[in-house]
Amino acid sequence: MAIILRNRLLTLYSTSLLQPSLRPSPNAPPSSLSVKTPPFSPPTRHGPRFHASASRAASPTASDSARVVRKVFFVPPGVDPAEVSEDMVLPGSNIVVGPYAGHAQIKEVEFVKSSGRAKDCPKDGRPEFAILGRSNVGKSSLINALVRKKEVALTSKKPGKTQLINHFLVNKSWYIVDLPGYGFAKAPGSVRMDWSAFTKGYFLNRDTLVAVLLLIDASVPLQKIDLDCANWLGRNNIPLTFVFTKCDKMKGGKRPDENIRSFQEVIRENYREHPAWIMTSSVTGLGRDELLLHMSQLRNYWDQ
Ligand SMILES: Nc1nc2c(ncn2[C@@H]2O[C@H](COP(=O)(O)OP(=O)(O)OP(=O)(O)O)[C@@H](O)[C@H]2O)c(=O)[nH]1
Ligand SMILES: [Mg+2]
Repeated sequence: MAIILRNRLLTLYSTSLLQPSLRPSPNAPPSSLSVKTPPFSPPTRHGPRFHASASRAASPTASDSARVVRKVFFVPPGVDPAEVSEDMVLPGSNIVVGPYAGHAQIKEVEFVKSSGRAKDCPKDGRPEFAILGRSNVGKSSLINALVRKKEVALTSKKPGKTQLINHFLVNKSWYIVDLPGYGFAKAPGSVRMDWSAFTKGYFLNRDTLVAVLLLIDASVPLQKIDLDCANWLGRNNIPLTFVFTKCDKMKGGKRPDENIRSFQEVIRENYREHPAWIMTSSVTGLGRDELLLHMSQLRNYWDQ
């Protein structure tokens, strides 16, 4: 399986792949935030398609044992959770690569349209991935990194740049959707979800939605509004993958891997099965090829 995984990654565009130093540290302090939401199963649109499997790294040595992180893997269709081992997991993630992974390269991308309401979105039935997250988390930058074009999606230092649902058609067969950010113009400390009606309308009515990529800024400590968003998606059975952004950045002395670990500790309490997560940076390209491979296995399974 390790060889298959390596070959699949090699068929993608070449970028630097591994950043093992960014793996979550087991010694991060616990989160100061707690969430009162009752646990729920991971969201799936068509029933229980994906499994989670708790596993330890294979045969850790005595000196390793203190550093071993208990990881809950995301196990895709076609993989027996009992057969999962570390070498099947994409670097910098908890995502197991299964038989549906493939055709991950992006050969062409074109902007199709901006829509103000879900019912104005393209109706051609092609599968799509929605890019969601707080304003300024790096949604448009991630899209540019995925498609390897600087200005496909407009980015800005100022939050609130993207205000509409923007559809980008990839390889004439599937969509990446850039969404407005949430949390813009909210007072710090405010914890209420405040999505505009059209964004909610989109999530609840979009049959072609394969998964939401929920972007979480790894350069800042855990934000309650991100947890609220994850919980809202979970309660509404919308499949999601956590994509940690800005993993190249350090702010206020807190390392991205510590922030990620804090976030996961809280998520673990809320989900019976841990959703997929992956670390990325639009600056260094970290996680790009791995994320595309993950998206391919979700898409190919959805397609069949
Ligand atoms: N260091 C670093 N900066 C990033 C990364 N991704 C995005 N940024 C910066 O973060 C800022 C916001 O990026 P955008 O991609 O416009 O964020 P957005 O989520 O699309 O923002 P809205 O459209 O306003 O919701 C820009 O200044 C980016 O250059 C990253 O991986 N690392
Ligand atoms: Mg944007």
